[in-house]
Amino acid sequence: MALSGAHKDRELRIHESLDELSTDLADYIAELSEASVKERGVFAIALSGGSLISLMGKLCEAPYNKTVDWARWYVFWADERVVAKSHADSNYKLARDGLLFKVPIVPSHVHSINDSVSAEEAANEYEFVIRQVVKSRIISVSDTSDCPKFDLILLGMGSDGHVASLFPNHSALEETDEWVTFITDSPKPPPERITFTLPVINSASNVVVVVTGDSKAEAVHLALDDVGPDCPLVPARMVQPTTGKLVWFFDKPAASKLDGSQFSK
Ligand SMILES: O=C(O)[C@H](O)[C@@H](O)[C@H](O)[C@H](O)COP(=O)(O)O
Repeated sequence: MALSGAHKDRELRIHESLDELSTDLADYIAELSEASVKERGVFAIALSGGSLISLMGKLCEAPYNKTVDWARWYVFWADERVVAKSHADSNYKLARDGLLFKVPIVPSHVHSINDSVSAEEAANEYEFVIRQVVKSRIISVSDTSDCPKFDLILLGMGSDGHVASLFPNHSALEETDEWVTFITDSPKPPPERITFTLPVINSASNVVVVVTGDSKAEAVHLALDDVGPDCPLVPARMVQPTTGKLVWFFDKPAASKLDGSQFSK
């Protein structure tokens, strides 16, 4: 790792290359999985779309393909595009083809959205599914709210600072009653999406944000540095787990505009 720094309640890991980042990310997810299976007997993980899935690719290779307790994984999506599961835009398809099909995850443990209803219905149904899984204790409950406490929520970030399908200045950012909400006007296509709300993201035991490429550098700066009230408030800045741990994984270009003073060699 090039640099790493812990600041307030978050850890920032900056990597020399995408290869190094992928290895560290696979190691970290495998560690969290092991700890959660030891403590709770299961690992409830929520994925996002985008480049994240290919950056998780090393989990399908040795040693992780054999050492991770895949049978104990329960898989959800922090956000999903409301398209058919066979559609190239589907986050489910992306994860299925890039990860889930390549490891022995139990198919009934994979909870994706209903793709044959409206975005609003898909969000409501998905929240209902998550409520049932919480009832069965496969997902824990937050100590500080009634929200689900996922063992790990994995996020990417767009160059506008969006995370999951929570976009800048969108009313979905203010949703506090629902666990899962929907949007029909996503600035990043496709327009119809469902997304975990901020209270759910911030109730997780662990949140990981994976960001690569220099097109994200400004948003990284806005999300993490002490920029002051005149700068735009990017959604990624609102990712602040209440009691959970937050770790950001970067390559060097994505971290190039970060205030260097928070790092140590
Ligand atoms: O479904 C989606 O669009 C994602 O969940 C979204 O939040 C993604 O993670 C970011 O846009 C980053 O995507 P990239 O890593 O591909 O830039």
